[in-house]
Amino acid sequence: MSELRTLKADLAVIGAGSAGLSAAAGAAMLGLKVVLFEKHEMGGDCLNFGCVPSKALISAAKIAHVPEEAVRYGISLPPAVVNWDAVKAHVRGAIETIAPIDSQERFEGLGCTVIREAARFEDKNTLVSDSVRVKARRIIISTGSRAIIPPVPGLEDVPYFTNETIFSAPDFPHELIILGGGPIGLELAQAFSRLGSKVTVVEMGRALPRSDAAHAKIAVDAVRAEGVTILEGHKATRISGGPGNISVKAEGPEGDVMIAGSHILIATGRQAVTDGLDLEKGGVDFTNKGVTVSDTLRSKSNPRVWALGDIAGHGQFTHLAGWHSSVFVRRAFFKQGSKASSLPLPAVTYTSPEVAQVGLTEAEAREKFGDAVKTSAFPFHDNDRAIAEAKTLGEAKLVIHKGKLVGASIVGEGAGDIIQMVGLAMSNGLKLTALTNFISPYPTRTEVVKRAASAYFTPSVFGAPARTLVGILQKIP
Ligand SMILES: Cc1cc2nc3c(=O)[nH]c(=O)nc-3n(C[C@H](O)[C@H](O)[C@H](O)COP(=O)(O)OP(=O)(O)OC[C@H]3O[C@@H](n4cnc5c(N)ncnc54)[C@H](O)[C@@H]3O)c2cc1C
Ligand SMILES: NC(=O)c1ccc[n+]([C@@H]2O[C@H](COP(=O)([O-])OP(=O)(O)OC[C@H]3O[C@@H](n4cnc5c(N)ncnc54)[C@H](O)[C@@H]3O)[C@@H](O)[C@H]2O)c1
Repeated sequence: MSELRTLKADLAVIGAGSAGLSAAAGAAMLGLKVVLFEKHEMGGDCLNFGCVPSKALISAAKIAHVPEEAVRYGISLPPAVVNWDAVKAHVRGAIETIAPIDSQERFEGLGCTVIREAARFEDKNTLVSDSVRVKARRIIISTGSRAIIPPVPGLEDVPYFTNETIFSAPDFPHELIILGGGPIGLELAQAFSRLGSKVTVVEMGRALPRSDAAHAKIAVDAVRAEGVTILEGHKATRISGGPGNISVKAEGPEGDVMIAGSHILIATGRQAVTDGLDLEKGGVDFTNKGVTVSDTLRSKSNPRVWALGDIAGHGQFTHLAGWHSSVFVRRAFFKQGSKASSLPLPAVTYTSPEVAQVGLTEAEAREKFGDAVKTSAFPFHDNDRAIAEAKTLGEAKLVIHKGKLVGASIVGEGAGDIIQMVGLAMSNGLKLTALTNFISPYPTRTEVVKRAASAYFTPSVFGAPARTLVGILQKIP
């Protein structure tokens, strides 16, 4: 160990994914000395094996689906011919276009020392890797998460994909079984189906379990209508077969079913990456959900240490990792009091239709506030733009407690974009009336938010007291 190069740093960051990179960039731009460790790819999961390749694949799949949609508009197109190698090249192209922003060169240019090795704790304020020892005033753990491989008998003996391998699959998976019906499972089920795969999803509970139940059902039924088999309430009990020939036995409400496919993708959730970090030596408490932190994202057992992104155990989203980095920079360097939970969290599943959420779902709000919760919804089938585009599936639903917005769920085309205005209103403490008190351009899909908010006030604006008042006011010349 004595031959290790020793560095001193204001901040040492373990993991150059969405969380670690944003925090490192913020600290370096403030003139602080930053050492950044990354043992695999710069950019982490989001860039290499997550958001970017999945959204690139979804975009290719949307194009492949155009001939089927075109019929509705009186246009007939020949069926799409999918070239898997070319689709993969498109996915790689998206990654390569974004990669320079996350690159070692860019971060060295910002003044960071980038060490492409695995880091581990030596003591409470020291990290070591193969070539360096870093004594740091503050340490960020941003090591992310990886796919959980469930203990289904036989799984270890068959070849399977995870998010790390599916986007570069050598052969197109013609019959794809997907274990898990969360966002990863559903997004990729629809994408591979549209590209020509026969897809079966095996989900032990309900698909999209964290989304508003009614909205999840709308999206799940839409994916089913495109030909994907989605078996909810089915638990895989045995997996067998070999390359190109996989069988899954699943226990469902009506007994066992057998599913056959050429390939299988595991999308049964994520586990925090804490292994190899020697967290005990750093005095950092953790569980299988990640590092044990308070709402300030500081380790409860070692206040020098912060945990940001997936490893903080508060959710797994790139925008959450970005927010965590912002909380860190504000608290650590500007002594401001932001907390991880200071702002409502949005979440979007990029199926067609998209399923979007910000703040509490109706069910979560009812659990928290009881029957005082009210909802106000507006369907896309009454939205003129949706009608003109023949894409009327879905609705916007506002969740309201004592006249205050506590959440919103939207399912439909463009839901992820539309929900942002509700997030803006909630994050800035705007009143519900703010969502009615602006001119919304016609015809836009986002009008559904204004209409849902207006619907909440309709009884008071057009009710009997208002009519009486207007009657009186009419007498004034
Ligand atoms: C298929 C898929 C699709 C997704 N789609 C979306 C989406 O559309 N929108 C969204 O918001 N989120 C999405 N996510 C989630 C998003 O990718 C993660 O929330 C995000 O990447 C978390 O960032 P992070 O920095 O916490 O971790 P990561 O991005 O996982 O980065 C952690 C980094 O730490 C490194 N590391 C680990 N241990 C060490 C060590 N000891 N030393 C050095 N380096 C180490 C790893 O190699 C990795 O590069 C998706 C995820 C998947 C899997
Ligand atoms: N659009 C997005 O923002 C996006 C997209 C993909 C992933 N992500 C993030 O990544 C996280 C992980 O996604 P995910 O879909 O892997 O996990 P998830 O935890 O959201 O869903 C996993 C699903 O697998 C099911 N499951 C678990 N074990 C099973 C078994 N043995 N047999 C059958 N079903 C089983 C669970 O019931 C659950 O519904 C998400 O929660 C999200 O935070 C975000």
